[in-house]
Amino acid sequence: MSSASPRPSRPSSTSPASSSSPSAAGTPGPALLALPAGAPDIPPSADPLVPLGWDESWRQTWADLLADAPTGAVPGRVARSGRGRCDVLVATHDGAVSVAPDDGVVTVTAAWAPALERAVAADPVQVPAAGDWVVVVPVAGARTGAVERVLPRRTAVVRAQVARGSSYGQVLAANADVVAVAEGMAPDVDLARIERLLALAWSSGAEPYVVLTKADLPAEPDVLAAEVAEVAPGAPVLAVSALTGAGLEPLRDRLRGGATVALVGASGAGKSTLLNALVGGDVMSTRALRVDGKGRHTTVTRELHLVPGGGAVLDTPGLRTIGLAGEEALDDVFAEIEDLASRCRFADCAHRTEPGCAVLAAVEDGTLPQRRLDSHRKLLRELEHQAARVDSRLRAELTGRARVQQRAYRRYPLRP
Ligand SMILES: Nc1nc2c(ncn2[C@@H]2O[C@H](COP(=O)(O)OP(=O)(O)OP(=O)(O)O)[C@@H](O)[C@H]2O)c(=O)[nH]1
Ligand SMILES: [Zn+2]
Repeated sequence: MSSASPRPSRPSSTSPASSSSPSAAGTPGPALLALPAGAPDIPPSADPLVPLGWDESWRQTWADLLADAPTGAVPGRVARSGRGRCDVLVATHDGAVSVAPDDGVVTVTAAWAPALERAVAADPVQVPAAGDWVVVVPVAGARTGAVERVLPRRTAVVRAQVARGSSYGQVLAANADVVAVAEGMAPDVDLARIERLLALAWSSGAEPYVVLTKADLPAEPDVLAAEVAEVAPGAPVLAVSALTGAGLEPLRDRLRGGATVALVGASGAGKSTLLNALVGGDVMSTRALRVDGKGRHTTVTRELHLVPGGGAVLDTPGLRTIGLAGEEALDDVFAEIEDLASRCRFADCAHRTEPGCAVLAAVEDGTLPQRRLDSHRKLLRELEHQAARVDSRLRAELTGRARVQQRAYRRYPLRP
């Protein structure tokens, strides 16, 4: 039933809790787990959270938090998030969670603790998102618990939302190492859409990739991929086929290293199919599905899926409209225009009518496609418009310049 359930094939690295824990399976109860107040003493190599992306730096963050965390608190990674609760993957080490452990990781459905409710009320960006690492207190034997707070994110795919007159950021995917912009090679490749999604990817702070799906369909996928590479400076461009498995190796490599790959793309871009190819199996058939009016399956939830060989894939719904924010990302998406602009005669050149404009000169001599300049202008206009509506705090989050104020966490403030 759960697509984020523990990976099927990884050998157990810890002793099954049900055989050793006094709070064994079959005895669900309200008692909180009594874990020692220090970080569990597990060698990193044996920590079942490592293939999920838990590393030395997260470990350090955790150690800094732990002294103020409630008894029984363990780190967990959010697989699915809903209003007021989320599914969190936690390690079963130390008999922490005793229901049906198999490979060292188990899913706990955790309700927001009051501290988290307060944090979210103060700042909607604090809503736990798929991919977040959180402080969770599991209930022994029950696969339930309380999620206390979200660990500061390393990266975030954030969509700017406007509701009831005010703007806020909605985190679509947290702590991805790679944000893969998925675009189908057939029926046609939409360069402007790739550029738009690359802006989202760059502003997340993760490594942007372009994954051209359905590479088995066009006659000359390599020519198409080269065309796309022209509009994706700084981002690897992969031509992949989920049907044949061709081209997937670079992504598989990253996953084996424990990386988290987030997929963003339009509806129909092939994200679910790609996810299935990477995760191995038909993960979308059992959940996260909706049959819409036309009888088509469409992804509706954001979800973290574990990959059997290590790593995780974050799925996002087909994005029809994305409120972009973070103008800075455009400098990366249109790196060659930025480069040209530095050679314009006027520092504040708008590349429209100014004399000595290196950008217009490049369009003139054919080295910069007019389409590319138009696309840049369009996104810039949109971002400027958006910037007027998005508050400065959100922009700070988007550009990674500042940590979100965590005032709501008075109970156990994060130490710098
Ligand atoms: N030939 C071919 N078809 C593919 C490939 N990948 C996906 N498709 C097809 O493209 C269509 C859309 O794929 P999905 O994986 O459902 O697309 P999606 O991005 O998940 O769409 P949403 O769930 O709406 O966001 C399906 O009919 C797939 O069978 C591929 O590598 N080759
Ligand atoms: Zn200019």
